[in-house]
Amino acid sequence: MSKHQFQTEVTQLLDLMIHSLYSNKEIFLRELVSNASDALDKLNYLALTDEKYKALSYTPRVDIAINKEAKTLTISDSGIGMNKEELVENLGTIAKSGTKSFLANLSGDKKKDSSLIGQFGVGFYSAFMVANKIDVISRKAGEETAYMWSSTAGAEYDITEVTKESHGTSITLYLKDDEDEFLEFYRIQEVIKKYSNHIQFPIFMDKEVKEYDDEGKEKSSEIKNEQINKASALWTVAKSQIKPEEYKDFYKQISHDSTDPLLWSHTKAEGTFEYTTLFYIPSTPPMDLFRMDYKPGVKLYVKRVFITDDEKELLPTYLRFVKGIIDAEDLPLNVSREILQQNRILETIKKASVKKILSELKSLKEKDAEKYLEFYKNFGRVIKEGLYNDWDNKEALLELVLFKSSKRDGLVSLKEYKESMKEDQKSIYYITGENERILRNSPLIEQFKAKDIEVLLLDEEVDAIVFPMVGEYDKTPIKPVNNSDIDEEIKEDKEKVEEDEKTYKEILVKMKEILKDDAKDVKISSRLSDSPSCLVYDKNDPDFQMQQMLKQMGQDNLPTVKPILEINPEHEIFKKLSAKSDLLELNDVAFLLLDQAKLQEGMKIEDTAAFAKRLNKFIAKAL
Ligand SMILES: Nc1ncnc2c1ncn2[C@@H]1O[C@H](COP(=O)(O)OP(=O)(O)OP(=O)(O)O)[C@@H](O)[C@H]1O
Repeated sequence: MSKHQFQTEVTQLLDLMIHSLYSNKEIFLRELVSNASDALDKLNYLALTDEKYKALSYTPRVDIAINKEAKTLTISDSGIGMNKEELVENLGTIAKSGTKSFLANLSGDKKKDSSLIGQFGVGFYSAFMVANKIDVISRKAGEETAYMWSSTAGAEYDITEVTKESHGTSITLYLKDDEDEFLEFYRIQEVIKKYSNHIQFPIFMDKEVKEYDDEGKEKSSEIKNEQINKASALWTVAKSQIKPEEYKDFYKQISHDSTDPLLWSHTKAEGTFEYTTLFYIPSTPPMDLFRMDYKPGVKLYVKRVFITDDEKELLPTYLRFVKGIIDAEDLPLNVSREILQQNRILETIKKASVKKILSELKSLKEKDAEKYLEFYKNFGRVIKEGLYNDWDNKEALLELVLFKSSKRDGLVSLKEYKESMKEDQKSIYYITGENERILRNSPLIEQFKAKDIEVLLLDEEVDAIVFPMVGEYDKTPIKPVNNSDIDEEIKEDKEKVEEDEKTYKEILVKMKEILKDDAKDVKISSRLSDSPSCLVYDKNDPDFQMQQMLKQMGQDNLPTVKPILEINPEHEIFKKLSAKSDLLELNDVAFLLLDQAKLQEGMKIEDTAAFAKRLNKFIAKAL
């Protein structure tokens, strides 16, 4: 026997499990059966594709046994099994991404923490909610030695060499005193039917069948080994035959999420290629949604044989929250990873799947705005990533994005925006920035507000990088308000601007010279009403937000892009400046106007000491 230490995260999890107050403890059975089913899937695949395993003769099945005297429940499978190293690796450590953040979220309040279990899905370890000791006896297919892993959920576990007749895994739970319900055939059958009815493999269990005479006296009693699940892959069943509850339970089985999915879409395609897809949109975001090492949610099957659940290319990255299965009829069973990634059939399935998922989301948006908002709150940011890298589906994705608006509360879609555009409005306008408050008060949208033109407020990081690339929606250009062109679009009185340019020519030329190192140009603005100045960008230049994002993405050697300073000719400062006979203070005024415009955009000013000095000079003068 050898003793091993659990990884710290496992000890923390086990402690949580053993003291759990989670009300839905029955899910432990779903987790163990799902692991058994995965183990059978893996062996089935190897038996079909790998010479080493082709000679194995075995019946894929799961067996559940109850021992009322010993108070144990045993779940066995004839799957791939684990050797000693794998027992240590799989049941002594956690590789799952998001575990650290899950554990960091624990509050110490048992009740609250227990309810997090359902969201996180802790797999095998959930069995410690009902058992205070677990023995796992496993023999890896193709190997001779079997091992027993045994733990009472302390800091250590034991591994002992044992004998086991055939390959597979057998997990025995020593149930806690108050968990007797899991010693009842009908209770186990109920849980299995609920969560595991449609795993592909049969689950068997002994049932005591009694016969009674006419007077109700027990005549005979016999133990029958019965199959207690349907063992038909749910996606192969006709849609009309599947109840909503069955769809939901299947989702829970494959996703380890205990909340119901938001929606699902089940499709059988029979064109050039034959395949079935069953996709789910979760109602809560997975913990690893924003991690590079997220676990893909879609499993690939070929003619009902499981191939992989670790292929990120099955759907585009921005649909990484989608769970489900793809079952293809026309792929060879021994597809390698490289083949998978360039396979024409899979590419066709992927394309059609993306279209299907996006159209399901669009119809949810049209039919049930409230539910869609729930979806958007969780996954909107990820959907926006699609606009950056899925050019083919740009139109469909633009139907899904929602925005804050300068004119209304809540979120607005581009369709709604367009419907309420002013008659002579040429473009859809947006502003990007760090937060909603800065955007709502930005000088850049003053004239838009005055003219009652709606501006979309984009305050998420991805916006700055995504929206400049979008270009147009339904033939209407989409433009940032800090684009130097916009002035042309919203100014009403061209003559007035020309006049102002003449009036302020001297000031403009001088300011341009003063600010030559910091601003590309100094111009008269039509977009300001209250503020004296603002910053805009040439239409081909990246704006400040975009520059920030590019830097964050590792592009350090970007050339410095200078903004254009626009000034408000109606502002008192310019009226007073132009009335002056000398322009001695213009140097300070120019820098103050540039610096305050920077601050209002959420930018930093480089020389804060000079800024303060100038400001104080003017304050002292004004007092
Ligand atoms: N019955 C089994 N047969 C073979 N391997 C198993 C079995 N049960 C568990 N394992 C191995 O132990 C690993 C850990 O199982 P666990 O249930 O904790 O997580 P998981 O199944 O990988 O993740 P999740 O449950 O979140 O999908 C599995 O990935 C698998 O490799």
